[in-house]
Amino acid sequence: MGKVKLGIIYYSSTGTNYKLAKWAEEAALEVGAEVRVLKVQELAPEAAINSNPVWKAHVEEAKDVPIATTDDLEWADAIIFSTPTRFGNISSQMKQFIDITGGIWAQGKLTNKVVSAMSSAGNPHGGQEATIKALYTSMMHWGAIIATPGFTDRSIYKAGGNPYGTSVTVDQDGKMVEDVEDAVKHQAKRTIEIASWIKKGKE
Ligand SMILES: Cc1cc2nc3c(=O)[nH]c(=O)nc-3n(C[C@H](O)[C@H](O)[C@H](O)COP(=O)(O)O)c2cc1C
Repeated sequence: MGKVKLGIIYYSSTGTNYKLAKWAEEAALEVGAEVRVLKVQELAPEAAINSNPVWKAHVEEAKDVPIATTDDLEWADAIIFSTPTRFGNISSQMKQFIDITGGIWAQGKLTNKVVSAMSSAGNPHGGQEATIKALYTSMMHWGAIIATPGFTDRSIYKAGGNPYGTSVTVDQDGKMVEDVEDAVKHQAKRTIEIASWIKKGKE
């Protein structure tokens, strides 16, 4: 069996979900997956980005990260999505990416992709779980296989105990409140493990 191909597709304005994506990448490489970290297309006007120095700095930080395309979804055995909450829902940038998958969805190319999701919010109960579940709704329409962390590892409790997917609170200074690094890494490894079972079964 070849390596599991993992796409880590995220949106981030101020760097949190980018950091979650990078931790997931680290863990995935550790277990021998082939990994692509990809951002979705930014849709916000330049003026909005420039009005927030933290956002502007993050755009610069991630300038070399490739933009996700539907070819990346076709390539991947598994995909981990990461998006900040926007009023309890996924960011419009991530939604726009999902909305361009109609073509490959119609060709059945999203069937049996193993997917998992992460999120962040400004408040501990600010919509993380709802955001992850909103993303999973679209995944159900894809015919994807949703790999949730559940309570399968101690790291999930340390991270605040979100069984839907790792999520984190970001304080006023942009710092992560909970210690989620190990939970992200566990989620990434678990997603790859489940994808490897599916991949093996297809051979
Ligand atoms: C338009 C908008 C709506 C938001 N809605 C919420 C919300 O409902 N609850 C919450 O806790 N945080 C909310 N936030 C805060 C973001 O979720 C937070 O800035 C984000 O998780 C940080 O992730 P990032 O650094 O990857 O951009 C909102 C932010 C924006 C810009």
